[in-house]
Amino acid sequence: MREEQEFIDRVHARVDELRGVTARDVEQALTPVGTGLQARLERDVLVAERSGLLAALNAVDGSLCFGRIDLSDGVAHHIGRIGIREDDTEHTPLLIDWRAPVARPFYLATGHVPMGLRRRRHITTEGRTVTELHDEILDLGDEDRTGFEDPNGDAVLLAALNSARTGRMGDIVRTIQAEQDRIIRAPHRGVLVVEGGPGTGKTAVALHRAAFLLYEHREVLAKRAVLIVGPNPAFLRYIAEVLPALGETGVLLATQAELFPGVHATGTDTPHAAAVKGGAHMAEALALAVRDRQQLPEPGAPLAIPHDDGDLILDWEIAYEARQAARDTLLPHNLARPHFAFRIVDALTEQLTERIGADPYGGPNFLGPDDIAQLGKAVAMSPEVHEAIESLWPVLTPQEFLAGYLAEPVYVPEADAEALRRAPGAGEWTPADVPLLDVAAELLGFDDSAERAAAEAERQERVAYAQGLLELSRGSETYEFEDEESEVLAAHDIIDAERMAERHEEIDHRSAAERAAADRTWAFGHIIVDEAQELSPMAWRLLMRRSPTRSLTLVGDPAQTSEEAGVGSWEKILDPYVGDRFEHVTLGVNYRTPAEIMELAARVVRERNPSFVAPGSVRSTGEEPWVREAGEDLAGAVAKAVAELTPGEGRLAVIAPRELHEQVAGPLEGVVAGAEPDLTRSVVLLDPRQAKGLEFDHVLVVEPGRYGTSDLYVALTRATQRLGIVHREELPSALR
Ligand SMILES: Nc1ncnc2c1ncn2[C@@H]1O[C@H](COP(=O)(O)OP(=O)(O)OP(=O)(O)O)[C@@H](O)[C@H]1O
Repeated sequence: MREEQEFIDRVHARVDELRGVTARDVEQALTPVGTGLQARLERDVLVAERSGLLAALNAVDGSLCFGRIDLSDGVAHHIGRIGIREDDTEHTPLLIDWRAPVARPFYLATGHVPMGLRRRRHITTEGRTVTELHDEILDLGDEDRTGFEDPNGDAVLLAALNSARTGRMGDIVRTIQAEQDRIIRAPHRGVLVVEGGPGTGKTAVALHRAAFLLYEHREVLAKRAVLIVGPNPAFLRYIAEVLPALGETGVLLATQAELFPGVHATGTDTPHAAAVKGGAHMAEALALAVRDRQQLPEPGAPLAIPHDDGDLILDWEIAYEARQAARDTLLPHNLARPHFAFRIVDALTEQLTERIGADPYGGPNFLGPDDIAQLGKAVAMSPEVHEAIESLWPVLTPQEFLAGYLAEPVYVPEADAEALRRAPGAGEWTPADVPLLDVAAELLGFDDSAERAAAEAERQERVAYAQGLLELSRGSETYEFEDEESEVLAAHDIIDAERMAERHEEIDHRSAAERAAADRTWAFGHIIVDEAQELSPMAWRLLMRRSPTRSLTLVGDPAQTSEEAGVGSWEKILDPYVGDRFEHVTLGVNYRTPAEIMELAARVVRERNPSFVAPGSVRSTGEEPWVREAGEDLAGAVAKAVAELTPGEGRLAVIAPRELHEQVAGPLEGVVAGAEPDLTRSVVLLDPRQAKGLEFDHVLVVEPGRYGTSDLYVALTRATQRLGIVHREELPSALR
C-alpha cells in the first residue's frame, strides 16, 4: 500500500507539474505580445500544443492510475487513463495509457494464458489516496503473496456493478472484460456491428472504442471528428461524461434530430407518419416531387412577358427544350436551373432579334452579333423574365421544398399521404423530417461556388502563413506524454505547409467536432450509432452519406426494437451500402440486471419468441422482483411503492405509460410530468421509450399491460438492484 501510495504521489506530482507548465504556457501565449508575425506564430504554436494537453490533464484527474501489471521478467507497468512520461532526457514512461499495446495483458491475461504476466493488480483510489488493492496471481508457480489477493478476480468488477448509480454513466476502463476488450480494440476499419442483450455493455464498449480509435488514429480522427448518434437528448446527457473522463473531448454527440444544421427538430410525428417518412421509397418520392417543381406552361397557353418592344412569348416548346437541356446535365435542381434559364433567355433573345431586326423584304436580319449580344443581356437582366423563369423552375431550399411536399404529399399511397399531410408552417420539424431534409438538400443542390472561391483564397493565405510557422516550430520542443505509438501533435510533426494550413484552420477557429456540427456535408472519420436497431432506412441513408469511408460501429439489440421502428436484420440495413462486408460480434454477459430480474424479463420475450435466449447475468442479488395490485388508487399505490424503493444513495426510475404521467406524478414530491427528465434526481418519471439505454438502482414499472413486448422488455431490464411492478389493469400473461 505504501509503495503504491508513493507511486501515485509521484504521478500526481508530475501531472501537477505538467499542468502548471502547460497552463502557464497557454496563459503567457495568450497575453498580447505585439502584433508582429513572429509573435503571432509563436503564440499559435504554443496554444495549440498545450491546450489539448491541458484539457486532457484536467479531465482525467479522478482515478488517474488504476492498475499495475508485473511481468515475469521483473518489469512492472502502471496503467492509467492517459500516458504520462518522466521529465528526463529519455522521457521514460511513468504511467501507461490503457489503450497502449503494453497495457493489453491487463485486460486479457488469465491463469491459462498469462501473456507474460506474473500478477495483475487493481488499485483503487479516493482522490489521491490509495484505498484498496486487489491482486490476481497469474503465474501459478509463483509462491509470493502480498496479502491483497482476490481469489475470484472479480471483486473490483462486482463493486463497480453494485455501486449506487449517479444518473450519469461512468467509464469502465478499470474493469473492461476480455470479450469487450476485443471489440474495443477491433482492428476492423469498416462497419462493425456489436449486438448484445440488455446490460451487456454495448454502450460502454462503443464509447471506449471511440476513445481507442481516437488514440490509435489520432492524426485522421482529430481532423475528421467522431460522431456518436444516440436515441434521445436525455440519453446523450447520460453518456456525455464518459469520453471526457477518458481525456477525449473531440467527439460530437447528436440525435438524429440534430443532424441537419440549422434545423431544430422538436416536433413529434404520429407512429404512422414516422413510419412513412422513414421508408426507403421516400427518396424516390421526393426525387419525383422535385421534378414536378420544374414546370412548363400549358400547351396553347404561353406566358406573355411584358417588354418594351412587345410581349415576349414563353411557350410550351421553348420551356420543354430548355427543361430537357437542363435535366440532361444531371445536376441537382438548383444547379441545373442556370442551364434552364440560359436556354430560355437564348430563345427569348432570338424571338426579339427576329422581331426587331427582321427584314420585311425577306433579306438577312439587320442586327449584327454585337446588337444581339446587347439584346441578350437586356433579356437576361429583365426582372419580368426572371419572374417567369422562377415561376417555372424556382430556386428551392430544402426547408421550402419539404414544407411544400408535406402540404401536398405525392407518390405515396393515399392513406400514407393522409398521415403525412401538414399545412405549411404548421408544427415543428420532427426527427423523421431530418433525413428527408437531407435528401432534399442532395436533390436540390446548393450553389456555393462563391463561398468555395473565397475559401480557396483564404486557404492560400494560410499556406503561406503555415510555411513560416513550420520554419519556426521545427526547433520547438514538445511534451510527449503518452506511449511511443501515439503522439501529441506538434507543429513540426506535420510535414508540409498545405496540411499545416488545414490543421491551422482548426486551431484558429473551431474544433473539428464543432465544424462538423455546422456542416451538412461533413465526412466523419468514424461514426458510432447506439440503439442502431431503431433507425429507419432514411436515417441510414443520411448517416451513410456522412461516412463516405464506411467506417462505422453500430450497436444494438433487435429484441429491444420499438414496434414500428427499425429495419429488421443487419443484412437488410447494410446491404445497400456495404453488401456483406461487415463484421458482426456479440456480447453475451449481462452486467446490469441481476439474474432474478432477468429471468422475469426474458419470460416476456419468450412469450412471443419461444426460442429466445437472454444474456446470462453476471450476478444475482437474492432480491426477487415483486408484483403488486394497486386497488382503486393507482397513484397512491405508486407513491407508496416509491417511498419503499427510493434509495438513500442512487436513483429510482418510475416507468409508466405517458398518458398516466400526470396522475402518477401528482403525489410524488419533486416529480413533474411532461418535463425533460433530469436523470440526476433521486426519483425520475419516464415512459418506456425514454428509459431506453438508461439504468437505475431500482425501477418501478407501472401498468405493464399497456406496453408492447419490446418496450416492456426494455423497462424491466433497467434496474441494477430491485424491480417492483404496480398495476390495476390486467397483467401481461408472462408476469402473472
Ligand atoms: N466491464 C465492465 N465493468 C464495469 N461495469 C460494466 C462493464 N461492462 C458493463 N458495465 C456496466 O453495465 C451497465 C450496462 O452497460 P451498457 O449500458 O453499456 O449496456 P447496454 O448493452 O448498452 O445495455 P442496453 O441495451 O440495455 O442499453 C453499465 O452500468 C456499465 O457501466
